[in-house]
Amino acid sequence: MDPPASPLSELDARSISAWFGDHQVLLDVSLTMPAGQVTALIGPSGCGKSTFLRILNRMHELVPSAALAGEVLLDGDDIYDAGHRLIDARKNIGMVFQKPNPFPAMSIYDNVIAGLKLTGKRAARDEKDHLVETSLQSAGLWKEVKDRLRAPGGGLSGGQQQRLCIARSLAIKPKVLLMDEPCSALDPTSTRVIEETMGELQKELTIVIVTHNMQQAQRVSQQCAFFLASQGQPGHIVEHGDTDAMFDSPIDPRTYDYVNGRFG
Ligand SMILES: Nc1ncnc2c1ncn2[C@@H]1O[C@H](COP(=O)(O)OP(=O)(O)OP(=O)(O)O)[C@@H](O)[C@H]1O
Repeated sequence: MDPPASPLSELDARSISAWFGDHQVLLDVSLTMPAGQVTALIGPSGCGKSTFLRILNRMHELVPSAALAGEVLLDGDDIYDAGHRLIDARKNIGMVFQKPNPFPAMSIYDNVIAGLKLTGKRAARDEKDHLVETSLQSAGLWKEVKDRLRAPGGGLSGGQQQRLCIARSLAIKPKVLLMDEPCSALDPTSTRVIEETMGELQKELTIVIVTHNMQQAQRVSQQCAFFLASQGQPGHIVEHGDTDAMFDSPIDPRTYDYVNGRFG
């Protein structure tokens, strides 16, 4: 595996508030997502976890009615600064979605390098071959597909498709990988493979995952943040910190109830 191009990166969200039209969905959310760690975002449906995640790589602004306040610092640099291009935020901060979304008719090989084409980067053939191999290895898929790289991505199983999407994100060499419920459409075996892959990936990059699965949050993350939007109020963080402490000895009784499955 190639060594990381740069030291691992920290993502720091400061005083994030977000709206869809008049509807405020996040209020003053601050969270540091440490370099080389997995941070899990947990909380009941509708409390703004996915919105927060989309703010972290400037996808929120694609929604016409969306607005936001606050800063997202990648290694101390605000990705929303006027001098920064949207494309740079997307390159540095990759995203994997709930439903695997490879280009189904495109080959496995071309799926992996699809992001390169989008960013306009040119690469020689052997450079692409190397990138495809290392990205698929990092995503834990290489052994399963190395003899059928020209087969369509849509022919893979759901779990393999999700790992293909991870490989596609990795090929752009992001510093941070955002994962929005990446295993919710997968069976337990595929879920376990993705979780193991995350453990390897965090040696190379910083990961933020939204999950509804408390066991998964405990298995994969070192940091955890509990979001809540109580009684029509905007979503906010009730408590965050070390994952073991959040599950074993949470400070707020609402965190205790949530991680023990008592509501939400
Ligand atoms: N594109 C949108 N337009 C308008 N409102 C939206 C949009 N996306 C999300 N919302 C609203 O923002 C709030 C937060 O939604 P969000 O999807 O971020 O929550 P979540 O915690 O990720 O929920 P879930 O766990 O169900 O995915 C909800 O009230 C939702 O209805």
